[in-house]
Amino acid sequence: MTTMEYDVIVIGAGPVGENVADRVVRGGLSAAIVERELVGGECSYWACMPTKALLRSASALRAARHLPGAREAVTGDLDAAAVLGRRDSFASHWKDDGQVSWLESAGIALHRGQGRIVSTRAVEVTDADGATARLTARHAVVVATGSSALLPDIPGLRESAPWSSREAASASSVPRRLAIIGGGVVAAEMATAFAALGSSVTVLARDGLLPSAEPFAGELVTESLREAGVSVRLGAEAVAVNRDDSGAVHIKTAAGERIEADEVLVAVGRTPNTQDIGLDRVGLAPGAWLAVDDTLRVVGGGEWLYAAGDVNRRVLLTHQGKYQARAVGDVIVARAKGATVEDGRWGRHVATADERAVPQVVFTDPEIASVGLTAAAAEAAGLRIRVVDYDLGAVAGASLHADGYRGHARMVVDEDRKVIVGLTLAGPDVAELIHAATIAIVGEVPLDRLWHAVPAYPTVSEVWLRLLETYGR
Ligand SMILES: Cc1cc2nc3c(=O)[nH]c(=O)nc-3n(C[C@H](O)[C@H](O)[C@H](O)COP(=O)(O)OP(=O)(O)OC[C@H]3O[C@@H](n4cnc5c(N)ncnc54)[C@H](O)[C@@H]3O)c2cc1C
Ligand SMILES: NC(=O)c1ccc[n+]([C@@H]2O[C@H](COP(=O)([O-])OP(=O)(O)OC[C@H]3O[C@@H](n4cnc5c(N)ncnc54)[C@H](O)[C@@H]3O)[C@@H](O)[C@H]2O)c1
Repeated sequence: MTTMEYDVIVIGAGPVGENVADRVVRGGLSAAIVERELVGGECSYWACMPTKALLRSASALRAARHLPGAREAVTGDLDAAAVLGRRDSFASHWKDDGQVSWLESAGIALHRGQGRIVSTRAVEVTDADGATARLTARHAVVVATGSSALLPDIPGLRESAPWSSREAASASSVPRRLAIIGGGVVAAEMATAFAALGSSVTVLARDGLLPSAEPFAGELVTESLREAGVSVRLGAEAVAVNRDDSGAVHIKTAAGERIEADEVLVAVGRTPNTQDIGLDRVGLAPGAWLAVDDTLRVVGGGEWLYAAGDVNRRVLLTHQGKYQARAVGDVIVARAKGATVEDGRWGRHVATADERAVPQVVFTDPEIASVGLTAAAAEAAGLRIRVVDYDLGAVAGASLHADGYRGHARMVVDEDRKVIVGLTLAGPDVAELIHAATIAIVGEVPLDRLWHAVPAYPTVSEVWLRLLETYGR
């Protein structure tokens, strides 16, 4: 067995693992990364990038159809084959050569295979041929193994060869009928994408559509999906599934309805990739999410073990995982060099924004862009809040952006501190607007000062002024 020593070993070369390794190398330490599939992880090949590529062309087409002059120039429907082809290139044709070259240029050693912790600061890597290598870390091991789609225990589901988000994101053809179990982000985005690509889509949203967003978000997306011909069944629970000999899938709901489809996508959340990474060797439970302290050290794991990204369950989003990666990479370097650890609130070595300033864009029609707390979450956190609503379509810039612009904005204000703690925008092309709100929340900019941040006329950003005017001065 080969044995090698590095300062830091990272298990998992998704966006988070790559950034941890990059950060420690930039800090002057050596790093090895262990990957069992493709360097780049879920995000690059089966999640963020391919799904957004599936959605983007339909969004551009919708935008053109809402503008007289441009509308007349649209002479055909969405070209599904061209969309799938563009998606393929955004998934790098499921090859990781580009990312491997980047690792080389960044000075990060790559070990391909399944990584397992075998003892304190030691990781064994088993490659596809069964050969093993033993890696030891002088300073730290970082678990960045991500998450996988959760398959609920519905009778017959597993045997029916359901799609997970992976099969949806990498589909090589468009099913005539697609049923979706779940009502979260994946379900909402994939219903939007496949309906536009020509599938007849049914969504079984047991807990409603986008239930953790502001309620108007789910309502607007439901309305528009229905207008696009999608059957959105709120409260419907799948209780049995089977695939018949002809290949058709039959789903029975708790209310006794029967849905027939060609494929069924299951999108009911994620499970951590910790089943087979040797957690039992260091006294932790295999299969569990890895709880971490403020500097992303694994609770109960010894001072050498860290976890970042999806696997610690703080926030299951690429940008937030990469933010954690910067903190964890830097804190490992600081500890290795005996430098000061800045672990106070908003310090360099902690991921404070994970708590209350997480931005997210759901690329549905309309787009849902949010950051911070919803009104319900703020109330549950015990804050004394005021909710300010505004019709986004009434903003001059929005009416100019598209005829019949439909949208909504909600600002949640902490009345004791007079700062914004949450903002949600629903409307076409609102994705690029949300960063202003992230800055206001992270900077804890007082409302009094925000009056001096003047949005340009006539842009959709003028919603900021309208929200302040509605709040009052
Ligand atoms: C359909 C879908 C769409 C999404 N869209 C967005 C989006 O638009 N924006 C956004 O911010 N987030 C999005 N997400 C979430 C995003 O994909 C994840 O938050 C992100 O991929 C997490 O990165 P990670 O590095 O923690 O894990 P992953 O990307 O899952 O990477 C983990 C890596 O570790 C490897 N690995 C696991 N175990 C081992 C082991 N034992 N040994 C060696 N290697 C191992 C895996 O093969 C994988 O390459 C989406 C998720 C899904 C499912
Ligand atoms: N644009 C983006 O940022 C983006 C896009 C896709 C995914 N993601 C991330 O990926 C993660 C996974 O997405 P997801 O949609 O799988 O999870 P999710 O947590 O967003 O939604 C899962 C939904 O399934 C429902 N559910 C749970 N069990 C169920 C069951 N047995 N039957 C029916 N419904 C059930 C839940 O109530 C929930 O609404 C999310 O955390 C999200 O942050 C992000």
